Amino acid sequence: MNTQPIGFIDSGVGGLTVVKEALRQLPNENIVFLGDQARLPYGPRPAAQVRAFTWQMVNFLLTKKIKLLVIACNTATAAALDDLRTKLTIPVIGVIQPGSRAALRHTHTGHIGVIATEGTVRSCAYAHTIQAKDPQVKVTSLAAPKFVAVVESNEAHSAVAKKVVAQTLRPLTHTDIDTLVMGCTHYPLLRPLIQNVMGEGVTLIDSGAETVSDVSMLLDYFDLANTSGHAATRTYYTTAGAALFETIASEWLNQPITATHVDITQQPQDVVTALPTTVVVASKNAGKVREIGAMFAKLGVSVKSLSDFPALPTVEETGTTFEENARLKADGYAKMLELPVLADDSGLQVDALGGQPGVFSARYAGKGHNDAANNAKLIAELAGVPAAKRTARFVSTLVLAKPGLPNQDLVVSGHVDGVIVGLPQGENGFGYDPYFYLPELGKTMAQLTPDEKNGVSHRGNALRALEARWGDWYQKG
Ligand SMILES: O=c1nc[nH]c2c1ncn2[C@H]1C[C@H](O)[C@@H](COP(=O)(O)OP(=O)(O)OP(=O)(O)O)O1
Ligand SMILES: [Mg+2]
Repeated sequence: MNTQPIGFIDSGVGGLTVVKEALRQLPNENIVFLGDQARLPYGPRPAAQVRAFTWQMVNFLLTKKIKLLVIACNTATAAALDDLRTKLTIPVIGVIQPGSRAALRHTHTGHIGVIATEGTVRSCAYAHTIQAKDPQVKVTSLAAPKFVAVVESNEAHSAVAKKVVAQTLRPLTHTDIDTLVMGCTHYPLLRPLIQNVMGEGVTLIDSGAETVSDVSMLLDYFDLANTSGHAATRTYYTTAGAALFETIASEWLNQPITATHVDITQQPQDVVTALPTTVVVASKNAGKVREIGAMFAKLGVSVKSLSDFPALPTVEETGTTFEENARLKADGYAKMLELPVLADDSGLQVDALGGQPGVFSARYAGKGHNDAANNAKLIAELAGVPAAKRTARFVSTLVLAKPGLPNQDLVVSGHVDGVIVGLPQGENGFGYDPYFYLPELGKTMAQLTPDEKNGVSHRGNALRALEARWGDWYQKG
């Protein structure tokens, strides 16, 4: 059971013919509909553009947490269904398969007509789908581009509509077609006119009803149906003005409909890659890994470290700046592991020592990691320096690297100011923490809880900068 809404997309109001069926067949389901009326019609556009626009609609609906997507538009189904199915993790249903199936069920003469937009006709999607199921069946397709404009301008009942329909369908009237697919979701709004021209002997196929039967089956199959018993909500969005949409929708759905205008032009034109669920922190320093891991855990991302990959060779820190060293580590390990890698290069800059130990903080007292020796040297170097002159700062530069994209690293930094005290205080943290005093808190870094340290530290500040930027960065690459 799942109470999230089902998403419906179309270039305009045509998709409402599918929604109408959904309201009938699936009264308990929450529904979100989006019509891209501002960029209508889709029919004459190149397939690549239709696909890009469709992704923008989909990315908008994904923000509404849809559990299943119905492409209630034939042109978009022809151009984007395969791409959407490959890249989305929710079920995606188009209108062409169901419409084709229904047509095959109804034909006796073995000759099916299809009226659709130029894009759908050009794609041959109906002919391919129908003939894949039954190669004996003949398919005659006809583009009826003017129908969309008639419906969208709310002219479906006018004399103009009658004339346009009669003229457009003329080539089909003297054939042995006994079944005509309305291969555009706008066309059922012209159904009486189409039926009148084609005569009673021709069965009109509205793929909406058939599509919603498929939706119903999938909801059961994936256990996604809404059985909560709460009144279902229906939300309608249009990329154009709401007024005309509301007029057409209210009449077609036989109930007062309110719609909301939305701008989707800033939405991504392709799948939005999910953020990674695991990041490797390229560090051998357990203290750093712990701090970074705690912040990432809050984002739902788990952290591995170099201790999970014991056989890896060590990347040497041969740079002269934090950034250079962090890049060396991130790029080096990302290349070896072929995973997203985050490296931190950090250190202590003491003003009275001209910024030392700086990038040499880890090896201040000589090669190898030895916090006690480093601290002893620091205190010896500062002997005799008065308290007021013992100002210092911790600096952390973080570099996030994606394998295969060496020159696109995300780089952020953070710092925190403090004072070096002569006597160590506190048991938490690592490295120089017991000597790094924060005047505003009246404590050394080692006297803070892990959360408190992340709240004020150089690394915490850098991680917050990273958090703000990494979503966009990750999706660009
Ligand atoms: O929050 C901190 N609290 C206390 N000391 C700190 C901190 N952050 C950096 N530091 C000092 C100690 C460390 O030894 C050196 C970083 O050197 P740095 O090369 O970036 O790290 P590292 O060699 O310990 O581990 P790795 O390179 O494997 O990430 O600066
Ligand atoms: Mg190091």
